[in-house]
Amino acid sequence: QGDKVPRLLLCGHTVCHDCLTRLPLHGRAYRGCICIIRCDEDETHTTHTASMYCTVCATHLCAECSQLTHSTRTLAKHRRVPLADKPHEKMLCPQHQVHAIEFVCLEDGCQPGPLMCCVCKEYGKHQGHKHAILEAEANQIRASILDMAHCIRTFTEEVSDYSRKLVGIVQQIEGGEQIVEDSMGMAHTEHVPGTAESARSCVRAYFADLHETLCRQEEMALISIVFIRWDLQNIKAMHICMHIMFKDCRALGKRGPIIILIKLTSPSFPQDNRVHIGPKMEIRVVTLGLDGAGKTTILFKLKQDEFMQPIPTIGFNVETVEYKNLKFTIWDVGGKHKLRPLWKHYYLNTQAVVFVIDSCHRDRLMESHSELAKLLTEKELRDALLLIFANKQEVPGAVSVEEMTELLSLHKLCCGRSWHIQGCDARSGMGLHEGLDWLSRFFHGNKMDV
Ligand SMILES: Nc1nc2c(ncn2[C@@H]2O[C@H](COP(=O)(O)OP(=O)(O)OP(=O)(O)O)[C@@H](O)[C@H]2O)c(=O)[nH]1
Ligand SMILES: [Mg+2]
Repeated sequence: QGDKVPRLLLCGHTVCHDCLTRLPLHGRAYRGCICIIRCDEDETHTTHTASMYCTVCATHLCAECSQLTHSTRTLAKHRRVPLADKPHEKMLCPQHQVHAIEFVCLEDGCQPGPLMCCVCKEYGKHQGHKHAILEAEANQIRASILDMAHCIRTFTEEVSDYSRKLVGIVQQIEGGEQIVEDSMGMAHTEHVPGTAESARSCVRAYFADLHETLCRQEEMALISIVFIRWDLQNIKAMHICMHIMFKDCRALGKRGPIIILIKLTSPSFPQDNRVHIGPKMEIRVVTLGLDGAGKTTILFKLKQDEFMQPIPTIGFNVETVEYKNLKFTIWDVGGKHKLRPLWKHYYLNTQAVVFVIDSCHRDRLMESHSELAKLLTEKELRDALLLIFANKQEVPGAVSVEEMTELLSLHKLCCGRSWHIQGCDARSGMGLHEGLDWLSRFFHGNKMDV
């Protein structure tokens, strides 16, 4: 019962059902053992084992019966082959069971059942259809399968090649154990750091530094608020005293000197709503201009008084520069074409625009002109001073200040606003302080007018 039920095979072996289902169907063992074929002439006799096949009678014969049955003149002509060379039996047509399937129909509509015999082809459902010989079609399919197998093998080799390379790259990035030889020639494993690890430590160091700087700036900002409050309270107290004195002096008819004192001790509230106490006034400046004009070079030169080869600015740089009792906070914004739409975010409360032009690039003057013209229409920059630096003046053939004024029609373009053009060389610093002088003259003048 069940899987263990014994089965008797033709060869005489007894095998249980379970083992029988696990026997290989096409192995040597099967052919050599189970597939012993009896002679068709004498099936009862166990010694008659077929060794030949008559292709005409389609019978299996042992050597003895082959000799006996095919000894007549006609039968002796029958082709008999060893059993191993017996031709495959052809599949019979399910419609016409005496005919073998020999053709394959190539019509699209017949693809679900394309096999046919000669009757199907000539008179049956495939009559008049395009067709091919089954064997030829099978050979073609076999060849294409071999081709595909070859492609798959090549592809697999390529994939393993890539995967080997990837493993190498991953190891390079992530690092790992590597066998290295020491000075004595002894091999030992060593941990080699990957590029990701060093990149990570660079990022960590950078942000630690940034964090420290921000903390310092936060502390300074908090301290300065305390000072400002303290100053304001003192000034307020002084102011009240002055008013009391003023009342007393008025009674005595001496107003003039007291009014000056009150003005001097009054805090000024300029457009940026920042309190400017004491002699230092803070000015917000934005440096604009085409890429490569020299904005960052100017900023670094003013800040550190030394030439540093800059890299193109992607965001912005900001520095404070103290000059003649003025404290300029200078915002240097990248001038690349795709960054120019971001300029507008720096306009609010800007008191002066420094527009830098590369004097040795004549072919970009019109581009500078159009950017400057756009700036001058901005509402937020309506009251800002305009200082134009004609930079790189030391380069032979550079456009002079006069020629630039002419070429850019500056008198017309900047009509109605406070502007000044200054030739300069940001590398040596020539002309930069003259530009700041013009700004400071203006702001000092303004302060006196408060
Ligand atoms: N000969 C000469 N070269 C200068 C001068 N000023 C700047 N340069 C060079 O011009 C190039 C561009 O300078 P940057 O300061 O980066 O220009 P930028 O206006 O900040 O450019 P972006 O950041 O791209 O907007 C650099 O190679 C500078 O060394 C100058 O006065 N004379
Ligand atoms: Mg720059």
